[in-house]
This record gives sequence, structure tokens and C-alpha cells, in this order.
Amino acid sequence: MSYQTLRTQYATLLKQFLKSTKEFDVLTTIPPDHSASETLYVLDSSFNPPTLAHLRIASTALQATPKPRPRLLLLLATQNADKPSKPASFEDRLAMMELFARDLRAHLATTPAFADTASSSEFELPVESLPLIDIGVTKKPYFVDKAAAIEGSDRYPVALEQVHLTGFDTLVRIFDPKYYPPHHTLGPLVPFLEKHRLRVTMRPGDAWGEREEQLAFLDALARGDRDAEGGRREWAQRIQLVEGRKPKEQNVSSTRAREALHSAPRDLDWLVPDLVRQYILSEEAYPRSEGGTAKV
Ligand SMILES: Nc1ncnc2c1ncn2[C@@H]1O[C@H](COP(=O)(O)OP(=O)(O)OP(=O)(O)O)[C@@H](O)[C@H]1O
Ligand SMILES: NC(=O)c1ccc[n+]([C@@H]2O[C@H](COP(=O)(O)O)[C@@H](O)[C@H]2O)c1
Repeated sequence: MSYQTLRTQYATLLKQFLKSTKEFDVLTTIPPDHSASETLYVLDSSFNPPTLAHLRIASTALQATPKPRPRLLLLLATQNADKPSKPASFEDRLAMMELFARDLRAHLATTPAFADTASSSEFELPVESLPLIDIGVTKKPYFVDKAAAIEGSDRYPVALEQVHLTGFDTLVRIFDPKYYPPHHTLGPLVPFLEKHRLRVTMRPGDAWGEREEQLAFLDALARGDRDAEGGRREWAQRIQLVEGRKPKEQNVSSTRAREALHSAPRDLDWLVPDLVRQYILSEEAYPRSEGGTAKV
């Protein structure tokens, strides 16, 4: 399928979704298969563009529980909690999400956890053990509402546990009462964390503190330091912190990939997966004039 066809297909599906009263929908499943899973991993992102950090976050989670066959939802919110949606269009991002899904499945097929599939090299066939990947959209910017919209849709069994895959910076924002008017407490997290989980990849660096500081976040929650804001100690059991980049590894982000596109395109090799790289190099999803370096 050409890039143009892929984009047009997503533009049409997105238009239908935005016109509907639905708060969440799945636009595509790769491969098109609807068998049941016990856990739904959810990677919510701006996918602007999808990076190798996103690939690592998703692949390590899926490899940790290869059986029964896990399912992954790549979720794009048409509204962000803080920022306007620029510069890549939503249809470009959805096209890149599909390419990312293919990159991810190709990567997983080479890993020991999914070795039986790797040996068949038929990872595009419906009958195999690689995870199913859904491309979904939601109108909701906050995690508590995204989770409820997924539960309330008829796309998955109601009881399905969701494991939201985030980075540490996003965990901090999920726990910021400023997002929960009118009372500005952590109360709205109660139904979310009673039923679902968070798998959080550490993101050491200036803005969010070093590894030890990030580990201390959960200790503080478990000790009751967030009780006064409506937090609950038992939530620490529902949140798993996992290692991120090693100290000597480069810091990968979508911002960095957008910058590299215009200033150092060879850096895209270690910033984004293959099919995504080919797409952004050929499709001008980030025109220089629109500020490819802008943080969006
Ligand atoms: N290098 C990384 N390490 C850990 N978590 C990451 C990393 N990159 C992205 N994430 C997490 O993936 C999720 C989606 O990321 P998002 O789309 O905001 O990417 P980003 O690279 O931070 O984007 P941008 O640079 O445009 O702000 C967020 O929860 C974010 O914390
Ligand atoms: N309290 C929350 O649930 C909360 C806070 C900030 C961002 N978000 C969401 O996290 C996702 C990632 O955000 P950024 O693209 O700004 O890193 C977006 O979908 C955004 O809307 C949720």
C-alpha cells in the first residue's frame, strides 16, 4: 500500500470517529484478528513521530508476558492535556503508528520470547503468537478518562485489565492534582488504579531527576506521603517502575527525532525504527517552515 493510500485511509477513519459520539475507537488491528487476550497494554503517545524509545517501552512489556498472547493498543489522543496538536497531521501520525506496529512486530519476531514465530518468518499471518496491535484513537486527554472510554467501548471485554505504558515524566503528570478539577485531589485516580496498572519506564535526566529520585517516587507513595492529596499507599503495588536508558545511552525523544530530520538525518537511525524513518524522510511530515524542532 502506498503512503498516500495509507494516509487517506486513516484520514477517512479519523473523520468518521470525530463525527461520531464515541470517545474511543479502534481503527485498525494488525494483523486483522479479533481473538481474545488477558491483558491489554496501552501505549498512549503523541506519536510525533514514534521513536525507538516507544519501541523499547512496548517491546520490553510484551516480552515480559509473551503468554498468553498479549495485545497492544497504540493510542492517539486527538486532544492533549497541555499542548496543541502540531506539526504532523493526525493522519500522518496514524500512518506512522501503523508502520511502527509493523516495525515492532518485526523486532519482536527476532526476540527469544517470540522465537517460535521468528522461525516461521510469517509474522504477517493471522495464526501466530506475535501480539496483536490495535491502532486506536480517543477524544480524552487524561489517563483516567482514556481508560474509562476503553472500558466503555464494545471493543474489548469489560473486565480486561489495562496496563498503561508510560515514561516517568508522564507518571508525575498523572499524579499532579492540577489536572483534576474541581477539587484538585487524586480522588479521580481511585477507579483507574483499582482496576488497571501502570508500567513506567524511568527517564533519568535533568527535568525529572536521576534514577534514585525516580525510584523514591514510589517509596514516597507507599509511605503515605501523598495521602493528604487523596493518594493511596496501595497504589504503589499497581505501578511497576522499569529501567530506561542506561547512563551512557543517548536520550531518545520525538522532539529529538523532529530536530534530527532537518539538522542530522543520519541520527534518525538510532532515534526511530526503520519504516517510520523511511516515512518521515520521504513524506515531509515535518516541514522545516512549521518548526520541526518545536516541542509539541
Ligand atoms: N526516552 C524515553 N524514556 C522513557 N519514556 C519515554 C521516552 N520517550 C517517550 N517516553 C514515554 O512515552 C509516552 C509517550 O511519549 P511522547 O509521545 O510524549 O514522547 P516524547 O518523546 O516525550 O515526545 P516529545 O519529545 O514530542 O515531547 C510518554 O509516557 C513518555 O513518558
Ligand atoms: N493527568 C493526566 O492524565 C495527564 C497529564 C498530562 C498529560 N497526559 C497525557 O499524556 C500523553 C502524553 O503527553 P505528552 O505528549 O504531553 O508527553 C498525552 O495523551 C497527554 O494528554 C495526561
